[in-house]
Amino acid sequence: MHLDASNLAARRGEDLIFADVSFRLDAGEALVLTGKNGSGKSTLLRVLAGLLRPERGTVEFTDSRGETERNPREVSHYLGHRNAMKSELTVSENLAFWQNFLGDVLGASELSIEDAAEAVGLSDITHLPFGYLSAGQQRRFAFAKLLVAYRPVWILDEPTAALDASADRLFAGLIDAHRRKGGIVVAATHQPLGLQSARALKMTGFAGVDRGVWG
Ligand SMILES: Nc1ncnc2c1ncn2[C@@H]1O[C@H](COP(=O)(O)OP(=O)(O)OP(=O)(O)O)[C@@H](O)[C@H]1O
Repeated sequence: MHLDASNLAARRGEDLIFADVSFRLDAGEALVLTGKNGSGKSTLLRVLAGLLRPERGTVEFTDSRGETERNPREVSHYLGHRNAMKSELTVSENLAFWQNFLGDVLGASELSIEDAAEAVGLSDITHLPFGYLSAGQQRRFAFAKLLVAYRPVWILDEPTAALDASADRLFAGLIDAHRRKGGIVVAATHQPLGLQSARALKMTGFAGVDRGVWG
């Protein structure tokens, strides 16, 4: 799998948030987006995930057979600021929903709900309603969603917000394991994720935008 971002520009409301962002990620690579609040990290992630149309430029996912027209929803997981879980459903019910909804598009291996819960260190509380859990426990289960349906590209917005140090290390280990199997990761963060040999892209917000982009 390859991810090619080419000359991307994006706008929110009336404002151009960034322009001329290009990068290519090959299997196993990670890109960490840094930059101050409002600099456009979440906006870029939403463009990559196909949730926001770029003002200019293209995002292309190319699979191992060289097929370039892969839909972002088929090849990527997007973990946003919100956890996208129903408070009144149990953890198991939430994860079962996502497993069915996302489906096994690529025919690749995925974890059972029990194994995914164990992978995030919380195998004994999957029977509880999601809304009962602490903020850190909820974030861990939001991450478990990435494990119950296989997607080669993980797009992560502040994945370690609300996490303790042990969960930070756990997430870094899961991300590294995903990369070792050929996965690609793009993550926005304010704190070091501890990823091995990750590339970095510093978002600069308005300050970095060339007015000429409107041309
Ligand atoms: N729906 C919207 N309409 C108008 N402006 C928006 C909208 N969403 C975001 N913005 C603006 O776009 C800019 C970039 O926001 P974005 O969320 O991408 O930044 P960020 O780098 O992820 O910030 P943070 O570190 O605070 O999460 C901000 O100035 C924000 O106010």
